[in-house]
Amino acid sequence: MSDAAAKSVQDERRSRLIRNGVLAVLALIVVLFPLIGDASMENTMILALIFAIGASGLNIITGYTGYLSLSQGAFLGIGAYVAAILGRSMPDISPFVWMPVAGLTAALLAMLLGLVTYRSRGASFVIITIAFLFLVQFVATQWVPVTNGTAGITFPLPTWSNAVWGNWPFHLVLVGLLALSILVSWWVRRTKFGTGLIAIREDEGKAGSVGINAPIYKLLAFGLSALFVGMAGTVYGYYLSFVDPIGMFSILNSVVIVLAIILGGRGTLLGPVLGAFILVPVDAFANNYLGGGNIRLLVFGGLLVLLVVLLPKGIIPTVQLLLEKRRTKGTVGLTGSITALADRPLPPPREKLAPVGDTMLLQVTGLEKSFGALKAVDGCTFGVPEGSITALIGPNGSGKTTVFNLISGLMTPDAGEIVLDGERIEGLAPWGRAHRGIGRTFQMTRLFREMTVLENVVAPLRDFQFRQLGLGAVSGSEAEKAEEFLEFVGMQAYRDARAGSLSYGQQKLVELAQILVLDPKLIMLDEPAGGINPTLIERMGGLIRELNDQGKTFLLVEHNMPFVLGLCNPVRVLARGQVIAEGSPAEIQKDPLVLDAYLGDDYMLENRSGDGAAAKGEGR
Ligand SMILES: Nc1ncnc2c1ncn2[C@@H]1O[C@H](COP(=O)(O)OP(=O)(O)OP(=O)(O)O)[C@@H](O)[C@H]1O
Repeated sequence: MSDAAAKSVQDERRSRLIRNGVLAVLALIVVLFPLIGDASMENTMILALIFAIGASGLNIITGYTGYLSLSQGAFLGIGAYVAAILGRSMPDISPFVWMPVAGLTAALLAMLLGLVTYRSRGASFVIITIAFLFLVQFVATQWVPVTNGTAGITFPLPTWSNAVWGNWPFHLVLVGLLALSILVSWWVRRTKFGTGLIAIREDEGKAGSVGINAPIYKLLAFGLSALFVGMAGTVYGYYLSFVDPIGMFSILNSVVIVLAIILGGRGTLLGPVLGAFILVPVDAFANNYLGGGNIRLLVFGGLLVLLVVLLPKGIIPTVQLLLEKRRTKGTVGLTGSITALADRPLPPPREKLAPVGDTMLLQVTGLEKSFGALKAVDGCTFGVPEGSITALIGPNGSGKTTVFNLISGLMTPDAGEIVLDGERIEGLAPWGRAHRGIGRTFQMTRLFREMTVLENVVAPLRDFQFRQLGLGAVSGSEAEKAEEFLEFVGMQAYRDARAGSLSYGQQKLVELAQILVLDPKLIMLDEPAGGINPTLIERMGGLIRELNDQGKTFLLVEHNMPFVLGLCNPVRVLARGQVIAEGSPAEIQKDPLVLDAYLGDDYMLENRSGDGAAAKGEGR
């Protein structure tokens, strides 16, 4: 190990030791807090714990998965109401006993909300979550026989001696719940489930195309995010000794929880907890010393503006960034991917392009897709022979990427059939098509930018099983394959780099390695040679040829004609959403329809059924 590497390992160990030490001291302070004996501070601590549990749970859906929800306060209230309602009919049983029921009810309702919001994102998703909060409040107000309406429900008084135990039982149960919530959050981040959630946050469409079944992941994330806050709701209601619709379903509770996540750092393990421990005391201060009421709203509004301007990433990510800057000051980043690639010999160029077989791995028939009045794909029909490197070429705007989107499932065709290896797939979701053996790259690379290169390459899933969700993020056969394919494309040295920090060409190589992990039957590359330097273009061609020699079938869209003509056979030519010519590179180069589509004013295409068809025949 070099001196620099040894120092870096030592630095890493030291900072881990300091971090764990600080965490242990803080945990001890939190656990022993009631010893200070100040009732007001104790109350603030209990509220901080409740909101920290809410924020830590919400972090799973908002921080990891990227869905900003304002309904977390509703699940706190639901937890309190479940215990209050059950406690009313069974007053001899301690309300603490109802915690698991409250947690599960909140989780199930959260999953229901997840189902309803299945197709919404961004602003519409946020609005639905606010509507959900108001709906639950409405039900609590109107369902009088069960909830006692606006009069609310009183909890039984604690059975323990207040003089001896005070609020210790509330405090300790909440500390336990917070510890559990953090533990689950930590576990999620380390599993394939967590990697899937982050992939969804980064790019949901892309996540689907690499086999991640987003609806199931999101549903589970919704459930998990509400589980502990539902339990904390029971403690909250019991602690207040009373629940009513106004107090329990106040939108301010949800706002504080969301603010805690933003302040501490979205998607970090401890950021949301830290945020809650800062915000709740600020709220208490505004309430006690600034007059409460609307002043609190002013304080939170002002805080939100300050946060967005000064700390957009939140406290923990900002501190991490500063430490990282200090650690890497004066050092240079990794370079030399081209050198690493050049170390691998190119496969010998072929004498002639591979002959085309008769068996079609992919057959597209009569595909149509319109965007408003524009018919982007108009009765497109072509096949991709098994074992071939087939090119789909055509002028800008001729519909190539749309055809790719239709085949890979990112768009739904208006009409037409897509058959892969004998199976109709046009009705399948993108992950279903990835599981059937379609792997695709994108014209503008779409890696999960915040993940490392290795995490990116390990993320694809060839099938879906519940048990695989709990496996380590970088484990199993995918991890081995990922290392192997990174080596294959020459990007092994970058395995721990953040994908967003790579150059465009490097990202293209990583995206190729990423889809290879799917072990696809059909590899679809959208402009593999676009925007990269000549050396890399040559390497990319070499890699494709090598994979093709191993039996992989390719369909590629490309504008670089020498690249296409030297690599692909057959070639399909698209113009105005239709295949206007097909054949070997030699045939295509002589086809007047093709020449016209690229160079002319399309007059032959207009007259295709008449002179145009004749012209096509003559050109061969
Ligand atoms: N999501 C969309 N909404 C509206 N119009 C779209 C959409 N996607 C594509 N189009 C339109 O459909 C037509 C075909 O676009 P497409 O991107 O498929 O062409 P292309 O052949 O891949 O072009 P290029 O070679 O420039 O990438 C274009 O006119 C484009 O503007």
